Amino acid sequence: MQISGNVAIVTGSARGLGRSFAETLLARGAKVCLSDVDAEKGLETEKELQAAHGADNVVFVKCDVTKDEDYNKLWDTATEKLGPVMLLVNNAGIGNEKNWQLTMDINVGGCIRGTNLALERMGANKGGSGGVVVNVASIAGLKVVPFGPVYASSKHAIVGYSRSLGHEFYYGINKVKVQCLCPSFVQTDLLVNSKANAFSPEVAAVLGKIAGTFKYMSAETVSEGLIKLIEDGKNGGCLVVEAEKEPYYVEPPLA
Ligand SMILES: NC(=O)C1=CN([C@@H]2O[C@H](COP(=O)(O)OP(=O)(O)OC[C@H]3O[C@@H](n4cnc5c(N)ncnc54)[C@H](O)[C@@H]3O)[C@@H](O)[C@H]2O)C=CC1
Ligand SMILES: CCCCCC(=O)CC\C=C/C=C/C=C/[C@@H](O)[C@@H](O)CCCC(=O)O
Repeated sequence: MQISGNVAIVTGSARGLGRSFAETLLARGAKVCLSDVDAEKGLETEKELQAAHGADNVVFVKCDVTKDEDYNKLWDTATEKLGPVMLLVNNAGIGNEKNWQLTMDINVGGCIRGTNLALERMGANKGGSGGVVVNVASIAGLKVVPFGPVYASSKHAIVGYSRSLGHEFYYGINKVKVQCLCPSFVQTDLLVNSKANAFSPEVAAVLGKIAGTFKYMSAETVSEGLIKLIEDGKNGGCLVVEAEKEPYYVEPPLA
């Protein structure tokens, strides 16, 4: 998909990777609807990005991805203020092993709610002109992650969901491409919060110790991966972005 001139929604974009995705899309000529459950931070980010990229190109709408009604309002406002939405980046996510229900509801539920809505609003079979959905999983969706089993399960679910819905069978019906992005480590609040909400003090201690050994990338490196995924346009594509490596697709058999 061409990025320039198109409208994108990025969930969880008040800070962290989501903010970087929004900035990168704006720099490539897209209009971006920011959204987040944290309205205070979201409005601050809106102000900063409007100053950098133009007031007509950025808007913030509060959306808790666990709530269908918020998603509907988000899509309506984005369309009204910026134009027809062609790209949805389901990015909002947490790492909370103690509250596993919330982790699943935000990480997996958020992607499913967002994707369902995108299919409803963009689907060629529903009167739309097609589009792209990118679900932000993680390399944790492809690996064994002893310090975050719930988080890893949520990300494995996103990979399976995105690759299955990204099957040509669905594209033939709705002309919506569904892809997923699997980054490795980036220093964001998610890492701090994951340690605070680890399964037990022992796991938190291990995570605290090994966190110093991870190879971290910048959020911008991950954002370049997002752009590659969108521009390559590989339906069902699952792109891994790791430090010190070129981004690569994983291709487990679909059948
Ligand atoms: N930081 C990392 O190393 C990696 C992060 N990821 C994924 O990237 C995504 C973004 O994570 P980060 O930027 O690192 O985290 P972050 O904690 O910096 O940002 C997450 C954003 O999501 C928002 N959010 C939380 N719950 C929400 C809800 N219910 N509804 C809407 N927004 C909500 C937060 O307010 C925050 O602005 C997540 O899905 C995460 O799992 C994937 C791989 C690596
Ligand atoms: C629970 C903490 C969440 C952290 C946010 C992420 O999604 C980051 C990725 C999480 C887990 C990754 C596991 C990877 C395991 C490996 O087998 C190996 O590839 C690790 C490479 C580490 C490095 O890049 O230095």
